[in-house]
Amino acid sequence: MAEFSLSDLQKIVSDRAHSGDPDSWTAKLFARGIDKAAQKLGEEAVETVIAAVKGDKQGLVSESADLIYHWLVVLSIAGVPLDDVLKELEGRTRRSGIAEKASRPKG
Ligand SMILES: N=c1c2ncn([C@@H]3O[C@H](COP(=O)(O)OP(=O)(O)OP(=O)(O)O)[C@@H](O)[C@H]3O)c2ncn1[C@@H]1O[C@H](COP(=O)(O)O)[C@@H](O)[C@H]1O
Repeated sequence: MAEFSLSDLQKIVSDRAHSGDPDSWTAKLFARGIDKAAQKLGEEAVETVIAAVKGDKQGLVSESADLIYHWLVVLSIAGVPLDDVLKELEGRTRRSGIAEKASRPKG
């Protein structure tokens, strides 16, 4: 299991966004705004789909990483906390009862 979470990456995105570092891609995306960041997110989504349908597992790993990073940038520029998305997913899981079923002892 990787010792790196979406929250870790989200913190890095927040820090780098306003770093003023001319080499920071994150800072560049923030400076260019939501349209450019959303465009990049769309491109990475398409590249992820292409890797998936080609059966390119290593490409799928790499494109998924690009996709998730750009998704977090878009959330951050839009002012939507990652936690809101996680809570939405948590709520859906609760409503479906899947979490309870998975934790119930079998037999
Ligand atoms: N995970 C990523 C990440 N994934 C992809 N990218 C960048 O996303 C960019 C997109 O690449 P593309 O080839 O699609 O785009 P491009 O041709 O460079 O740009 P355009 O011509 O489309 O404008 C590249 O510059 C990648 O380096 C990322 N940049 C940063 N991170 C994370 O953010 C952290 C901070 O990065 P900086 O902000 O650059 O310091 C890093 O340590 C990483 O953890």
